[in-house]
Amino acid sequence: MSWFSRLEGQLKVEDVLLSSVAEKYGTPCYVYSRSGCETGYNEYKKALEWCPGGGRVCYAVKANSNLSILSLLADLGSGFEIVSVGELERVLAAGGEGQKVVFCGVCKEEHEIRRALEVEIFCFNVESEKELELIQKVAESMKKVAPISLRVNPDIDPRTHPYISTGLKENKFGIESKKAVLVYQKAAALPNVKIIGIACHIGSQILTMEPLLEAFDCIMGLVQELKDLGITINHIDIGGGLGVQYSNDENPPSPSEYLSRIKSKLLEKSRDIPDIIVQPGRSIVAEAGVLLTRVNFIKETSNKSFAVIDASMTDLLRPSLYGAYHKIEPVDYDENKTEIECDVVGPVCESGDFIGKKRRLRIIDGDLIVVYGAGAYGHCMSSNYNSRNRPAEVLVDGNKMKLVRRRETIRDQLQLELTEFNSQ
Ligand SMILES: Cc1ncc(COP(=O)(O)O)c(C=O)c1O
Ligand SMILES: N[C@@H](CCCC[NH3+])C(=O)O
Repeated sequence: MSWFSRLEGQLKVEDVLLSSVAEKYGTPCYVYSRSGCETGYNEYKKALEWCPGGGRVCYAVKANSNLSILSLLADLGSGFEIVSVGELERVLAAGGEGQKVVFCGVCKEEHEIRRALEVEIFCFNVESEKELELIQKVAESMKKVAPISLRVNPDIDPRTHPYISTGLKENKFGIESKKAVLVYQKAAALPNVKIIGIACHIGSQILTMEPLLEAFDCIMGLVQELKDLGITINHIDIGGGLGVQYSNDENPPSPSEYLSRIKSKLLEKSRDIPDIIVQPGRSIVAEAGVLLTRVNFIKETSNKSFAVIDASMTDLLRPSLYGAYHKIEPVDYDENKTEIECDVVGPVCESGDFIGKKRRLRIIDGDLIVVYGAGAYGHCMSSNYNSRNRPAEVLVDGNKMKLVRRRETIRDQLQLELTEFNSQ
């Protein structure tokens, strides 16, 4: 992660000291590197250059939906993968093109389908027959034709945390592979939908290529079956899911390693290759962001020590929700400080409110620390539990820093609520 480095022990993001970010914007605070996000996107773009259609990167908005992040990706030419009309409005507000949007998710509501058709999105990834019927109905009422792919569930174990596995038969996602051909035939007979592709996404934080390649084999088999039936597939959407290195023992494949295997598989089969779409989220932004937080104090008990910080599970949920590991370091490294072993915990009233367990850190009361790998599924999963304000977000570009979302205030929270008296 070349965008994070140390200058005489002091941690910088690009050319900005993290201590100066804390001084200017306070803590807790998410800090993102522009060059980190750009590198993440460009790796995919480059890895798809061999595609006859140029390939498409549709960044998964759910990973980090801050408008400035979406806007910088839109400027690079990125498409977007969305799962709600809210995400679509964010893409449009950030200057993204509706025509580069792929709409996924198990339940797209009528109003969402209507809006997506209005802005002429690139493709609906359909996850059930009922959804297909609804898309037909809405498109017909608008006298439009909806471009679609079916999202296939291949029943393959992605070997990740069970909560983020999406391609097993017990998961709610997609259409069973054995039923896919029948549903395609049904779609082919509908006047207001047009089949353009096929899609698959088997999970997130995937660390080995085998399940991804196995899923791809299943999809290629279906593409052939469909071809034999006269149904043409213009693109294969292979989803997202590539993992990142949260801890030293994780070694995810790079986008170029993964996509060169996809390329070989396609070329083995035929010369007539469909375009490839990828929908990465985490592998573009996770490593470009940190959560910057302050140690309020070290609490010693006869059993262990706790570093009680000003961030909590409401700011970064992943450790509490998945037992996820995120590397933690002091912002200013000082060898003269004694190393302590501690649980890094927040102030929320839950024993599950921790960011790290049994960490060895050279820290004292008042020190700043960073939590790495927080650019994806960080701020976007934050909440107001315990009436805590969501943290600020800052984007760094070279030696410049910019507030891209201000810290919430209690007034922000209260203004959405009505008391019995003033509600009339
Ligand atoms: C349909 C779909 N596409 C893309 C993604 C992005 O996944 P990741 O952030 O693991 O790349 C997800 C989330 O898992 C998803 O559900
Ligand atoms: N929220 C998850 C990823 C979800 C992927 C969405 N399909 C995480 O933090 O790892």
